[in-house]
Amino acid sequence: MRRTPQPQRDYAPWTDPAAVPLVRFESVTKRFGDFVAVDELSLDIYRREFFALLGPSGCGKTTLLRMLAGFETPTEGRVLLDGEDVSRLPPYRRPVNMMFQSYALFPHMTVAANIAFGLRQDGMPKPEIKTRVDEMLELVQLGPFAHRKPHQLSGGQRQRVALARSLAKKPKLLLLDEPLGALDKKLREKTQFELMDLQYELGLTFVIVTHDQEEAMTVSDRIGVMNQGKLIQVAPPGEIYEFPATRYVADFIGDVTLIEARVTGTAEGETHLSRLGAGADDAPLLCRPGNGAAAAGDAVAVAIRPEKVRISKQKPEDAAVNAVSGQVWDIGYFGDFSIYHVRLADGTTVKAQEPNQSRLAAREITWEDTVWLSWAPEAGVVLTG
Ligand SMILES: Nc1ncnc2c1ncn2[C@@H]1O[C@H](COP(=O)(O)OP(=O)(O)OP(=O)(O)O)[C@@H](O)[C@H]1O
Repeated sequence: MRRTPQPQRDYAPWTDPAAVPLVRFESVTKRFGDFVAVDELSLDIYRREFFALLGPSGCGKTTLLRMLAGFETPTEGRVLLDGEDVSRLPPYRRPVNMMFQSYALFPHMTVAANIAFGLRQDGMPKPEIKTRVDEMLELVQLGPFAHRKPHQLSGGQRQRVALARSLAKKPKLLLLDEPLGALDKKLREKTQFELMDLQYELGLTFVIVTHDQEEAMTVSDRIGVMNQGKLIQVAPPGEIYEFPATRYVADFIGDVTLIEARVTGTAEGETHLSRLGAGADDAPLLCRPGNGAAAAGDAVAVAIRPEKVRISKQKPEDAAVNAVSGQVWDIGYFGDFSIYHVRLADGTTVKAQEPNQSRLAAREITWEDTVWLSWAPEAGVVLTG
């Protein structure tokens, strides 16, 4: 679907204190009886942003989206759209469209009729509907399929019809609830890129709900990680991955090892730590940049991504890296890389990811080997929460 090269995205209105958000959740709480589905949540989303709400099942993502669309009313707090309080406006009075998890198309209608449906309901004149439908068909590259019925399409094509239908009214804001849930992995990846291109080309604001962290990382400008009705961290994907705010975020996004440790001192952006359960001979750990909130004596976790950990038979000579030794407990072979699970003496399992640059037969490290794991002080993040 891509037609023009997409420039490097350097769009970051959330860093500009003067930027006016398109969407503002102001201390929004939603209760269902005694159950708190969304808990005093505040969040700003900006025009032309692709925002992903990510979290485990039941954390309140869909409820938040439904409050934005107008299908639910906040119990407390306000939802603002373009500065206007829309908390109590019905869905049809909002410049918002929502594409649902089950993007049910009308089975008896053709692709074109499905796309035209909302426009007809709005009373748009026929010639204008035709022009708009053609434009949408072209956008999702389904022109030749205009007269087919949904059952004559593949899953991915149906998905694109649903997208075209949600886009037809050119909503300021499109909300997508697990839009790619029904697709297989390959098609899902392809459609992710198509979604990004569409959003970018049309200059729209997308808010997507997903529990697939890879999807959120791929498509979005910023991710909001939710747990139990609260937003735990809101940041661009790279920042969430490299600088998770809490153990929960570190563990939820990507693969990670959390090493329990105690802070022994902090100085000039460096945090010195001793690993809990470390033997008398174990070297102290060092993390950089330091976490400002950690003070000497604090119990913390050091989060390390497996791809930042090197594995070797010999102790690394470089004294500037952190090094621990253990025994290979498990090896996961993924073709292009392998993940080694290495058990330290105290039972902690540390994961190391190594690219498979040589063939299997040449692989040097195997089960039960005693190995050294090492990582740079920059690779670990000290987490207090
Ligand atoms: N109408 C309702 N009445 C009672 N409880 C509800 C209602 N809607 C949602 N809930 C509850 O609120 C919580 C949050 O639901 P929500 O659908 O927002 O979660 P989610 O994060 O979108 O989950 P999933 O990824 O499974 O869709 C859940 O525990 C759910 O059971």
